[in-house]
Amino acid sequence: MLETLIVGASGYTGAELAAYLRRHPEVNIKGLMVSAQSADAGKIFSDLHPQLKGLVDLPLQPLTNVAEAAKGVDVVFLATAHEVSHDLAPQFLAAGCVVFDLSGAFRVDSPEFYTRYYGFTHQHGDWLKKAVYGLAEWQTEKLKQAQLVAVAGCYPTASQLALKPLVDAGLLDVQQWPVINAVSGVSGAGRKASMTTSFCEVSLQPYGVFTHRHQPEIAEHLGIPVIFTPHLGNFPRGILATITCRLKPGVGEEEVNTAFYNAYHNKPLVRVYEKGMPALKSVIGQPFCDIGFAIDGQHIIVVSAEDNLLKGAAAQAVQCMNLRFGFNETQSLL
Ligand SMILES: NC(=O)C1=CN([C@@H]2O[C@H](COP(=O)(O)OP(=O)(O)OC[C@H]3O[C@@H](n4cnc5c(N)ncnc54)[C@H](OP(=O)(O)O)[C@@H]3O)[C@@H](O)[C@H]2O)C=CC1
Ligand SMILES: CC(=O)N[C@@H](CCC(=O)OP(=O)(O)O)C(=O)O
Repeated sequence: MLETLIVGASGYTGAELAAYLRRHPEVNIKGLMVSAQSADAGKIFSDLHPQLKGLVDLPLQPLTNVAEAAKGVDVVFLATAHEVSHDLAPQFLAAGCVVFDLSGAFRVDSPEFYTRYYGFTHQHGDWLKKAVYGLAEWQTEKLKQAQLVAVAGCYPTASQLALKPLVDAGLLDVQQWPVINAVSGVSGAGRKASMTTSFCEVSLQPYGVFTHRHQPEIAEHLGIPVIFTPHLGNFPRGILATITCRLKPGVGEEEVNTAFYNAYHNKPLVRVYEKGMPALKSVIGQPFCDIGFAIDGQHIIVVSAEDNLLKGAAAQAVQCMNLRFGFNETQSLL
């Protein structure tokens, strides 16, 4: 039985982690943590997240001393902001825990990237090198040895799962950079109140144009440049990415079908459509990323859909844990 901690359990992805882990037969939730200053410290988790009433009724504990909190713990999930994960992960790793970090703090092996896109100085270049990028379908072998898993970002998961089969099979004319337009629900911004995510402020709007940190995360792990434009939509959860690219001359439906089949025929959490396009309603509350595509001459449009809190965060983190410890990949997810 793995003893686990969820740090950031009052937040959206922390709550989804608790929902999965409570029904995992190989896992015990040892503690649900919030910050030392949290107004929620001492409250009962399920009073904040009543969907889990009677199922997870543990108290939210303030994280005051990492060494103390790590005692007897095998696995830690960090569902915390990037800077918080940056500080906490090395401490839990030093205490011998395996860490699954849902933030972006260890996803790209370049301290300069963090200065430029995250606005803080990265102090843990050693862990940046050792971290395994948690895009589960593509890192299965590396995950088996990982001490620190940097679970892939929500938009990067939807984008890369759609593009990687085509890139790796050499089917794209990469002179034309793939253009990724993605829309996210508001839960992507976390549970904390802010003016931009306030009910009456949200409609449908692009943001972070040419500057969003997920553009270099996607490009780095895909190995080719991309243009990425995120949009905030007025719905609670889900990401839909519409990706336009150019195929090499002579590449058609058969080659594209083969590439997707080879990539995902034995990957239970990616569903490739034979016809039609994915919709958010098919993935909300589900751990899947759904993918569809259409071809017109050399043009291809690939569409991917996921629940940002699940395949974009908590479900993928649990999937990575399952792969890391040799459990069934979809244990407690389906
Ligand atoms: N939301 C999404 O769709 C996705 C989020 N992510 C990433 O996952 C992480 C969590 O996101 P999300 O769940 O949305 O965030 P939330 O804002 O909903 O939750 C963050 C949690 O962290 C807690 N927290 C803050 N500081 C500390 C601290 N020092 N020690 C312990 N706990 C702390 C907060 O509680 P309190 O302040 O009360 O202590 C809160 O419970 C982020 O890094 C995010 O970028 C990744 C993919 C998708
Ligand atoms: C709608 C919204 O604000 N989305 C967030 C991305 C989600 C997230 O938390 O980012 P990571 O996946 O990198 O952790 C944003 O654009 O910053």
